[in-house]
Amino acid sequence: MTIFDDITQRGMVLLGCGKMGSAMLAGWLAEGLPATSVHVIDPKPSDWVTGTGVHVNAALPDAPAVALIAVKPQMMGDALPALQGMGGGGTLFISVAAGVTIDAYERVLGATSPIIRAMPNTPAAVGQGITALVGNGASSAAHLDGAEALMQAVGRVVRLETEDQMDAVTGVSGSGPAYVFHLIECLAKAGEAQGLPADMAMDLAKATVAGAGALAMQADETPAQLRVNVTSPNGTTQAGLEVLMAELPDLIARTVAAATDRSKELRDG
Ligand SMILES: NC(=O)C1=CN([C@@H]2O[C@H](COP(=O)(O)OP(=O)(O)OC[C@H]3O[C@@H](n4cnc5c(N)ncnc54)[C@H](O)[C@@H]3O)[C@@H](O)[C@H]2O)C=CC1
Ligand SMILES: O=C(O)[C@@H]1CCC=N1
Repeated sequence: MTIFDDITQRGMVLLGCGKMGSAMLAGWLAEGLPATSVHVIDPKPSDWVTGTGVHVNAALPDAPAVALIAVKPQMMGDALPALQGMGGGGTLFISVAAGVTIDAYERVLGATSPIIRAMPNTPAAVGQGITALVGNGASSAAHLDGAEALMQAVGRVVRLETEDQMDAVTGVSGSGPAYVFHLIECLAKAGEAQGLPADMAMDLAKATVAGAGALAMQADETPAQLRVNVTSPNGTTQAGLEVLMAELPDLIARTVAAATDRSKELRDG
């Protein structure tokens, strides 16, 4: 039986359905998960969530196949007790919260409950996410395979060797879409500054980032070689890169370090 069959039969509880919960839910519904198998707990559900046909703040199944935790780390103390008492029937707990450790979940849900930490990102909404997974001692190979299948429905999955790696993953791919969106904003603004109409500059910026991302994923060459392929000797790209490469490596290193450090700070609290 697949994890989707199991969820269809026993249900899934989604604790918190804001931006990340909704991104995953949109991806799963698009993949054919029946809305009626999903039970959202959220004090402020969006109109979109309510309109999907999922159960919202209604009676919960006793032993859902999956209970997925997608509240902010700061809300965890208030929210998590709603899941206490679940799990006797083999519920798999999956949390996408930044910084909150497996140990913290085990203290509330019990160390014998299978608990998997996952770090997805919002491109899951269009099936283009990437998620890193790591499980607790009670997570069997089947539990990890189930979580992987669930997250693969909305993108790719990597498995971590240690939970410690989750902070750096959060700094790179969890937060990463925001860095790329900001790059798009900057590229569009720069195009405007060079005389392009705003709409056209934004269109060019979005298509360039999307196209370069697709090429980087599909090409046999490394991103470094793909960069060289654009760069004619003494041409326009070289002139641009001389400015960018003087600043960007250090800027990105500091950006990812700051996000990783913040993930460490969020631990248990
Ligand atoms: N937004 C992103 O790109 C990503 C977020 N995450 C993680 O996902 C989690 C949620 O983040 P977002 O969706 O961005 O935040 P959000 O603020 O959009 O969503 C959180 C939701 O939790 C609800 N909530 C608050 N108290 C609650 C309670 N007691 N019980 C149930 N629901 C409650 C809120 O009403 C809200 O809809 C965070 O832990 C974050 O670290 C992980 C990867 C990426
Ligand atoms: O900003 C945050 O804390 C969350 C975790 C990764 C992306 N958003």
